[in-house]
Amino acid sequence: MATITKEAVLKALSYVEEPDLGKDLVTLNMIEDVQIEGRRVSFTVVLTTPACPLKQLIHDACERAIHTMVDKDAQVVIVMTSRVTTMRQNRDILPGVENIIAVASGKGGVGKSTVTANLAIALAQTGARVGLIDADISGPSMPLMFGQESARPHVFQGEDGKNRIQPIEAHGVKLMSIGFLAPAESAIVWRGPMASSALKQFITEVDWGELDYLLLDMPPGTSDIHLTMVQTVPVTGAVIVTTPQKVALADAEKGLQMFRLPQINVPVLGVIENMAWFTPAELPDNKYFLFGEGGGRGLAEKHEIPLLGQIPLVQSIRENGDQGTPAMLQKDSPAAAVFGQLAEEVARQVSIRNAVAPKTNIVEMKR
Ligand SMILES: Nc1ncnc2c1ncn2[C@@H]1O[C@H](COP(=O)(O)OP(=O)(O)OP(=O)(O)O)[C@@H](O)[C@H]1O
Repeated sequence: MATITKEAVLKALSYVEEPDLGKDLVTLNMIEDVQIEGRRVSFTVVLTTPACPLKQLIHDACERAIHTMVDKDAQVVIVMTSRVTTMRQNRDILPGVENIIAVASGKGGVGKSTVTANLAIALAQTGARVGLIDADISGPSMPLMFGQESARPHVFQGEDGKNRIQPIEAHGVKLMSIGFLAPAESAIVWRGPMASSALKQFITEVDWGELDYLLLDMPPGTSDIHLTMVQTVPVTGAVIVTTPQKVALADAEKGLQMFRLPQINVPVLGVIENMAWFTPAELPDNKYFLFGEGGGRGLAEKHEIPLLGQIPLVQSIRENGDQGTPAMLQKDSPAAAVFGQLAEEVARQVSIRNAVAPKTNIVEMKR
């Protein structure tokens, strides 16, 4: 029986392709720590995200490659791990943050905050380090959704003598909301410049530490706040939340086009269709298309971007949100499964974007 060599193992693995990135695992530097002891072959596959939906597929392809090209009787031990990819280079701001994802909608009330909260928790549950900035000055709902309405972030002095703000941590996510600065029932109206400067503080003065994904829950529509955000941070990509309803779709399209303006130029990672259909708890297999059918898919197809997920309208999603325990926390529920899949799809598109698209810079605007 021929001796198994490291070269033979790497050669076999160089035939295994990462389907999304279109290159083989060896070229992508995804194989580490190859060890051979007799007929036992072990190595580590470093995925681009812990939320990789192709984890099992890649694992099985590696095993097959060793059995067909190296030794059909080899004992193959594969450790699947991840190192989240990034395109960020000059890190004057948010130095420990790998990817920044803006969640936007055209119209208000389409469930953008609900989707963002569950997406953040779902990503964190895969093992990713996740932060969330609630930039929705029109109605900051994250304190309520995370059950943190009375929380007030702690301010401390950093090593440089400057004040730093400690984000609130809930359900595995680091959180900052404009709602923490003023109680929900107060009559403060966040005017543009005041809101912009508060949001800038969230980016420059909050002690975010190291994060794989920082989600930005944007206000609905297109506004100065959107400009502030893209001017302050290099956004990796945007996702657009819409319902299938015509009026929502028309506004979502405007939102999408805003990110594509040459002076903004943030890649749109895809569309999330919320309230895609209604499913009553007692008839879990029934779908009622209350707001029309296929609108999110149509929008995605028109703009040649992925449909990242379809979230049904389910009473428990609203109830869980109102109780401060988002649906994603209800293990084994159908809603949690849907948000889990959504997280995988968003993480996957971030990895693809990092592998193929040009860098996004902070937008410089002349005003
Ligand atoms: N898939 C869903 N199923 C059931 N209820 C939902 C779903 N998505 C959102 N909701 C409910 O719809 C209402 C609006 O949702 P949410 O506050 O997330 O919208 P939004 O787009 O962030 O609103 P705004 O832009 O005005 O802040 C909330 O009561 C929420 O619980």
